[in-house]
Amino acid sequence: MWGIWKANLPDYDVALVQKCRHDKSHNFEITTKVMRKWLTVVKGQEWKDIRSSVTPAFTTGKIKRMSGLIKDCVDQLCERLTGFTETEGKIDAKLNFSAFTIDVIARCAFGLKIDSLGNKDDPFVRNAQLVFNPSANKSPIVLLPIMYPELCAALGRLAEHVFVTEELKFFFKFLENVLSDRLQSKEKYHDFIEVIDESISEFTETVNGETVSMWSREEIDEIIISQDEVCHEMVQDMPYLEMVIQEVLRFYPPLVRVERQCTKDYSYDNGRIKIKKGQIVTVPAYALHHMEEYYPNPEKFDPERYVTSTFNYFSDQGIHGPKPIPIFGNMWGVWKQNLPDYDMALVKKYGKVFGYFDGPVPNLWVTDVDLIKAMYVKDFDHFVDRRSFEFKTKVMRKWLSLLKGQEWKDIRSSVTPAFTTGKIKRMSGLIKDCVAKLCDRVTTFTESEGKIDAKLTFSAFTMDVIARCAFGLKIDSLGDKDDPFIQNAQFVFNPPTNKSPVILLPFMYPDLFSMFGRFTERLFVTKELKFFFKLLENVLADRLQSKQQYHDFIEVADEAISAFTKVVDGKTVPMWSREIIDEIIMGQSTLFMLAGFDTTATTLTNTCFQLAKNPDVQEALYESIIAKMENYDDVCHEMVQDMPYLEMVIQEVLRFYPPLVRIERQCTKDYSYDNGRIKIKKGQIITVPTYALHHMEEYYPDPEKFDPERWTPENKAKRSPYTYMAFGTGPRNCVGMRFAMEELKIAVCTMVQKFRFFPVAETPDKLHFDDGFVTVLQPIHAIVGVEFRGNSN
Ligand code: HEM
Repeated sequence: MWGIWKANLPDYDVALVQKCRHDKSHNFEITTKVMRKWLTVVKGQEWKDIRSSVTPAFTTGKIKRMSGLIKDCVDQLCERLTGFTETEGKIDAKLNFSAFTIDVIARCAFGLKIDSLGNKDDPFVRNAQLVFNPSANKSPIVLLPIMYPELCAALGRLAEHVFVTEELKFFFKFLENVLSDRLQSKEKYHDFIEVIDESISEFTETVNGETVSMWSREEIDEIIISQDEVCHEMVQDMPYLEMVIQEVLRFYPPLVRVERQCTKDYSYDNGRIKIKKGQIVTVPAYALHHMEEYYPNPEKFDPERYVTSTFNYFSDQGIHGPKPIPIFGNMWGVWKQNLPDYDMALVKKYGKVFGYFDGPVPNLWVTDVDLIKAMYVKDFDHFVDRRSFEFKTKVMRKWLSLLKGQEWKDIRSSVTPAFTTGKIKRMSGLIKDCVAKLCDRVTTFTESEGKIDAKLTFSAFTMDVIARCAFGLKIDSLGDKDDPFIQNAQFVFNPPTNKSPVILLPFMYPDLFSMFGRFTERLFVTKELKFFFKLLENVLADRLQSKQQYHDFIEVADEAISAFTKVVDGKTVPMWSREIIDEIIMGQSTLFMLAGFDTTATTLTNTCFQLAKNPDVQEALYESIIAKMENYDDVCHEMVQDMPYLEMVIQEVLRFYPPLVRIERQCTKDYSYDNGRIKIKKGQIITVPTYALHHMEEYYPDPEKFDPERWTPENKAKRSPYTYMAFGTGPRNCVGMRFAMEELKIAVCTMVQKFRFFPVAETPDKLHFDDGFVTVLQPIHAIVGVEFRGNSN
């Protein structure tokens, strides 16, 4: 052992095992009360008895009771980490997780609520830091009890003084007090003292031949355990979490060596190995875990060692696809790709149906129109949901796009009537006001630079429409940048594209993501988003006291949702209370902004670009507008409904550039297609890569040509309707489609009537979209020239 106190133990052991040696060591008796009953120290029969009596304290039922206490500490940890995300953006992992484990120990072993990092002056914290976090002992003295246990035993209490420090005694005294308090109290603590007390008592009853029923305990457990957020049941049901932790423990076993002392002479393998009573047997756990023979490529961190991987899910069915890699599946590098190009290349290579893996999650990619029809429409009841994470935050938890099953069906049915033609017509006047403002602004550009940054201009316009239609507010996004609505909206709805792999985590590991519950929600529910929740709350409260008509979404949604009923005991009654109705309205109004802002602004930008690049189309559209103006005084709802060429142009823009590049469903009941040729299990994801679908030569000959003629009734009839998915399809398609089309048509029609768009030096040949894992296509450098037509009304 010479020099071992300054060796690096893991390296030392690995080298030793490689050389096939073994070493010899310790155990010495401890006499101090409390410590002498330590399970790690007692021997022989005494160890057997205490171990048997203590074991039931670690049954699943008992651990489940302590799980709530652990969760409290995890919440505290998450709060602290959130603080760091907002300040330094990094953590000292050892310091933070040491503090966390001390909190857990205090809570579970002593029934004490502390905050180790927050309150360093707490005597528990001060003593715990010293006892549980000692600096590594690098002096040879530490080896004495290991090399000469008898000597230490002979020195007895004198030697123990080295270990039984004042800090450790603090805990002995502390526990004595806790135990005497407990004797006088009836309170339930669900901590380790309580469960160990019970299990030791139960053990005595068993010795006396009495049968102990677990049922009452289980019933109590059920009452104690809250199913909310991360809970015992959930983490028990998360194989990947277990795999990751197992791999960390394999890679770095915290106890580098595990020992036994021989208590009776022993012979192994016909006497090849003889072990005498008193001899020590050591398993160098670190070295064992790093042996190539047991763990191929042992220096690689690979949680997949512990699974039968999901990666044969598709190959077992004869469905091919790109080869997945551990952890990332097929998503490695996707965060820095250009999604349209990436998706088109995949479809080109693997065809109309292939298997893909989002991390370990199987995802069937489909561009086969029959299969799309089957899954999105005909057998929709097997594919009701989208992949989503449950939000607990009020307002967001009622977002239609995230809801599942029956709750989605109810809220969707209640909201749909807010988007009927009649209701949209009522909102049409508000859109027109915003378009008038947009035209004023574009006019100033025709007089100054003669060009516009289309994305910026139309983002400001759609924000005005949302403020007006979803919140009943009149703002001017480009004119008044200090307006708090605009400042917050810019941040919430126009965030920079996320190009880090972190963006993929919720897609690959939705369970892990949901597990961190409110913590991860905090990443989304920023103070800017909260601004809108508060704003809506105030608007709703004002509305209750007012009789005014607003013709906005809040008003029509309120009417539609309040009119939704159910039948109870033969009587028709409102489906929800006023409070829930308000929450649903707030949910849909905020979602309205998220779903309607970027999609519409991007589509207007793309339209402007294509019109500039295709002057013949622009002129044909202009002629059709002028012709219609003979029947109408001004651009209005009725007029745009009556303009087939306008519709054809917008449809071709949405074919060329569908703002949502992929559309997903999650299988909600096992599904079999084509006599079992394709089997889809509950929970599996299916994806239609919309952009790639819209650019398939088979469905759209010469797909890179911008050609509104594809949308004449005759040409449309030649194609399956499932070749076009800009607004999705089936019962869960875009609920805001009519509103979006109204807004697009009124804006395009009014602008083309007044202005001419044309390419300038900065206009790119081909419109480029930002790289990264975007949800909505982000056009870049969409600069186009603009001039006033002047001669029209
Ligand atoms: C050009 C504009 C828009 C496009 C291209 C678009 C596209 C889409 C697509 C592709 C989906 C998914 C459909 C599916 O899964 O089958 C969707 C869902 C949705 N859209 Fe839109 N959208 C647009 C504008 C809007 C507007 C203005 C609103 C709100 C007024 C809106 C509200 C929604 C909602 C709430 C959902 C989720 C529906 C559900 O889960 O039941 N969208 N949209």
